[in-house]
Amino acid sequence: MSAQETGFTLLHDPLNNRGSAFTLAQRQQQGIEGLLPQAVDSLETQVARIHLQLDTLDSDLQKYLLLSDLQSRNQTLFFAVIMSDPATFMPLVYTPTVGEACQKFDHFYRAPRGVYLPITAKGRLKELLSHWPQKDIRFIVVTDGERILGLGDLGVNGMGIPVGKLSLYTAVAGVPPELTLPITLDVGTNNQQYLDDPLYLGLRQHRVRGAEYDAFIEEFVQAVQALYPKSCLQWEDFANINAVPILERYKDKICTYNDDIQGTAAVALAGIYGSLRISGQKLTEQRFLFMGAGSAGTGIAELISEAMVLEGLSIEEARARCYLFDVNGLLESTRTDLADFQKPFTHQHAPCKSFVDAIESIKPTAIIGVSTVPKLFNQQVIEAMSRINERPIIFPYSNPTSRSECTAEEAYRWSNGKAIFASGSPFPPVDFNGQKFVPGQGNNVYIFPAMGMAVLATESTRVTQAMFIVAAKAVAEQVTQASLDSGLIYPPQSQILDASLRTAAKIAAYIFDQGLARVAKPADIDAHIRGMAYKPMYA
Ligand SMILES: NC(=O)C1=CN([C@@H]2O[C@H](COP(=O)(O)OP(=O)(O)OC[C@H]3O[C@@H](n4cnc5c(N)ncnc54)[C@H](OP(=O)(O)O)[C@@H]3O)[C@@H](O)[C@H]2O)C=CC1
Ligand SMILES: CC(=O)C(=O)O
Ligand SMILES: [Mg+2]
Repeated sequence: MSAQETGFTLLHDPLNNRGSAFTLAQRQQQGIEGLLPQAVDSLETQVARIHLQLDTLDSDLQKYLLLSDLQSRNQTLFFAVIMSDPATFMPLVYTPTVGEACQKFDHFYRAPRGVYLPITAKGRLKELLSHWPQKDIRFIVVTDGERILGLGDLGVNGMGIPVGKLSLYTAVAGVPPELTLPITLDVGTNNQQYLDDPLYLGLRQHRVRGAEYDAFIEEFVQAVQALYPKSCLQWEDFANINAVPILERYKDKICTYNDDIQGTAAVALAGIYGSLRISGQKLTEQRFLFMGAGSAGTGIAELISEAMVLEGLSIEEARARCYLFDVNGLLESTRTDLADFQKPFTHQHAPCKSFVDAIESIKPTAIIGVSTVPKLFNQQVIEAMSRINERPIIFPYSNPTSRSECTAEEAYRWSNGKAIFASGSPFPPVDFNGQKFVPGQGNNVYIFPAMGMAVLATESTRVTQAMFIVAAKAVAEQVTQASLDSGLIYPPQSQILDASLRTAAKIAAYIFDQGLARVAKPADIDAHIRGMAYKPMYA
């Protein structure tokens, strides 16, 4: 507690506020005696009170708002609540609820959190950024709000995503919250509903594109580098027309990554490794067909290809096992509408507009949905996959739940229990034919917090593709046989903190071995990471 922070302001400082847990001595010392009811609570009692309050609420959005208010009031208590039961609270602070919260962000706006950088402030971004009170920032999650989950252009309403992701850096991998900073770049929105809504909080203009946008991004990167030289910059939920070139431009210059491209790729690869433990097959024997050919689809296809190269294929042979299908059909060499980043996965094949026909022709072992469109993995699709494969891999990865390409129940029912299933947003267990199936959440939440902790512990200069393969393997090898037997191909969410710390230690070891660290290698990396991990307690 800083010396200046006495009295009333302390009760409104979320990093240092303890609310009813201030002891009598602290209350007297800080000049807040009389400003609180007499009882002195333990953190456990405070957590129990929040659980009770949440139980009285009917909707997940209301619960999200209660937790968001708590985060603005008392961060220690907020994280103690989330970390008390991650499997329950992750769907509230993250997908699916964060999607609805973003859609209605302007209507439910309460307290400011993070930094908003409007393009109208170009030339002054460093000044605006310097208004953030913390000076040692290690992780920034930044969005421009154009592709928020599968919900499209939400403009500044997308701020819920950087806030939610950074909460999970802390809750899921122990990155101290004061080292994190959520940022929204406001370059306008093309969402007419928001532009027409008097409550919309962002710039009331259409999106800026082209050279002016690129210059804005460049100024932003420079400002971040100048103010926070040890920070890692995570790009989140940009439209692919910007996401792909931004990553290309900065990945070899600064410590940065794109979670939708690389984090998603790693969690998919982890899921594939887990699936192969069930099917007993090799990675190089797989053929992948993606529904969706954007940031996530091409990112996953590329990382899977790079992982196949480690198992002996050439990169061309590996990419030839990854087929992509988008709104105009299969990506094949007669198509003239494709972007450069899609071309490595554009193969010789007859034009094909039907996904089921593509399955019959390509005979994929796995289908991965990253299309933003619900229900595309219909009964015909799942039945075709189940005819071709003994254990078809079915990953509807689009978020939130309302955008999932199919539900867990549909996948198990239509495949007659054969599907190896994981989805971007969570589904409850499914009872089918007397068997209980536990669907995994194939979400980059298994990767980005661990990546963050590894970068923090090593002060890595870069985030490389190879680090994501290390992360994928680390996640997959933690899955127990008992989990696999129930169909679960990821570590259980109840143990996600422990799983992330293990994954972080593996990534950190790799960073040290590659000479990318800016700190000396500790004797025991695992203990070093666990020692650094944030624990929700009053100091
Ligand atoms: N589970 C996880 O951890 C993650 C999940 N995701 C999810 O993946 C989804 C896609 O994200 P991202 O790749 O960044 O988005 P993009 O917009 O870059 O890609 C979407 C792709 O889907 C295609 N598409 C749209 N409609 C259809 C359709 N009816 N049939 C077939 N293809 C279609 C688009 O084609 P076209 O461009 O021609 O319109 C495009 O290729 C989102 O819902 C997101 O939430 C993303 C990251 C992580
Ligand atoms: C999970 C995630 O990053 C997305 O859906 O965009
Ligand atoms: Mg995302």
